[in-house]
Amino acid sequence: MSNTELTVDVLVIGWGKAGKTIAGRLAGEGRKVALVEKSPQMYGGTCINIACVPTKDLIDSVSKRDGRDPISYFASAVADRDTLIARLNHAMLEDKVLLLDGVASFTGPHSVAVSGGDEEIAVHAETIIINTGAHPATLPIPGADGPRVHDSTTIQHVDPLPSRLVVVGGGFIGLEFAQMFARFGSHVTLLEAGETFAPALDSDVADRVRTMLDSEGVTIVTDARATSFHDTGDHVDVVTGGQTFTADAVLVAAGRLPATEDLHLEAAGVATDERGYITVDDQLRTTVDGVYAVGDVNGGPQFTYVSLDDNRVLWDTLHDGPRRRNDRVAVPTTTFLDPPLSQVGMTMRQARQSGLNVLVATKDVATIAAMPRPKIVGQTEGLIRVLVNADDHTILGATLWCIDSQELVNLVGLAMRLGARYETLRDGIWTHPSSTEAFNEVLGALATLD
Ligand SMILES: Cc1cc2nc3c(=O)[nH]c(=O)nc-3n(C[C@H](O)[C@H](O)[C@H](O)COP(=O)(O)OP(=O)(O)OC[C@H]3O[C@@H](n4cnc5c(N)ncnc54)[C@H](O)[C@@H]3O)c2cc1C
Ligand SMILES: NC(=O)c1ccc[n+]([C@@H]2O[C@H](COP(=O)([O-])OP(=O)(O)OC[C@H]3O[C@@H](n4cnc5c(N)ncnc54)[C@H](O)[C@@H]3O)[C@@H](O)[C@H]2O)c1
Repeated sequence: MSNTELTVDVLVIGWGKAGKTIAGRLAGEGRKVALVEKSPQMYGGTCINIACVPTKDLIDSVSKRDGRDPISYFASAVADRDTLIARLNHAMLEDKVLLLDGVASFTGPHSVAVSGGDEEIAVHAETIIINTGAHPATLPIPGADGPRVHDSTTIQHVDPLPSRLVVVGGGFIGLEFAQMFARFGSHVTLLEAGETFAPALDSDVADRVRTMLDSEGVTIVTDARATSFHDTGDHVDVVTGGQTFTADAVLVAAGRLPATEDLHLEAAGVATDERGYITVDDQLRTTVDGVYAVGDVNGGPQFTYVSLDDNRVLWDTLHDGPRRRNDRVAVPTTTFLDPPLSQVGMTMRQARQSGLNVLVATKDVATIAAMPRPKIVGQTEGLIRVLVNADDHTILGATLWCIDSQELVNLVGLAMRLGARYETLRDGIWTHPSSTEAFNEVLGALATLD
């Protein structure tokens, strides 16, 4: 093994969204920056290689299947996905940032060993930014390492398309993959350990989403915690407390855990919380001076756009700027079902519990005359709900389950952050035919929330 010493101003560990962005920015102001990534298949990070982008590409492909043979269509969709990702996955850092291939492990508070192949580089940096992301939680149950048990990465290349797929977990990943595989042609059973399906949603919305998925061939079973997998050599039996489900493949989508196992955080004195995430303050400072943690690994919401915002917060931390993590207001989410299901701020249940005087408007998408776009594109499923503070007319939250909701929710989030009165959306001049027009009509139907 050959050893090399390297001193830089800034070392970024992991090619995640926040890390690659701030690496480029810090290099741009003249700092000597190195970025270490442990896998050449992950240049550019999780989002573009194995997560947001490839999964939404597969979701887009399945929307165009149009009755074609499931197995060959799935295979061609996966090939298209691979072509797209191969085109995407080189971020333009090469000119500005020293890229190191290898696994990073702390050897002290400001020193990191980067090992790859026969080489080990000892890197010293006053500023170290940890951006190692998260990985799928494996279930501590018998058979979890069986050949037909997949995580969200390996299931994207399952071969052939499983005739019967069991999805374990009814969160973001479980829902998106369940509908996608049902549309590719699999019989899908989704097992959710909790008693309630999609508990973060208002129950009427959750019921409607469940009914839609059921009508597409996704059987949802709640109160069904997977306790073991038995591979028979021909198929796999998924056992819950009370039932057995037979499948050709299983997707485990039971959350994601921090990727800290290689880092030897104890050598630096970087503390983690009880769940294993790196402890950070409002400015993303860890327990060690000059060491910061950004993205999924710091225990914040696990979204690419939150990781991107961590880059902004950290930039301000390093430049005495004002941005803080806790200043975030109205951070929206979208589950990429068809139609997409987006949420920002309060649900109706939370609004009831808030003690505020609340107005609510809910309309089925199919009944919104001012919004012809769903009818034009042939997707009239869903509903729009907006909650308003009756006293000052500010917007408290929205559930948007409709075509284009991944865009609409950003507009509502912006209105909330600006403290806009709901009339701004109700009386806005919106292009036609667009989905935004729905606000003209839906917000004209506000009534007191009982
Ligand atoms: C299937 C799926 C779909 C998703 N869809 C969406 C979506 O639609 N929208 C959305 O906003 N979010 C989505 N997410 C979540 C999103 O992908 C993550 O929140 C985001 O990618 C996290 O980025 P990050 O900055 O934390 O780091 P990552 O992008 O995870 O990067 C971390 C990098 O660090 C490397 N690394 C780890 N340990 C070491 C080490 N010791 N040394 C060197 N390198 C190391 C890893 O190889 C990796 O490349 C999805 C996630 C999954 C799994
Ligand atoms: N569209 C998006 O923005 C998007 C898409 C995919 C993933 N993500 C991110 O990735 C994260 C991880 O997604 P996820 O779906 O794995 O996690 P999740 O936390 O969203 O959902 C996990 C679900 O699995 C259930 N579960 C856990 N153990 C189980 C068991 N043994 N049997 C049955 N059910 C079990 C949990 O009750 C929970 O409902 C998300 O929280 C999200 O932040 C975002």
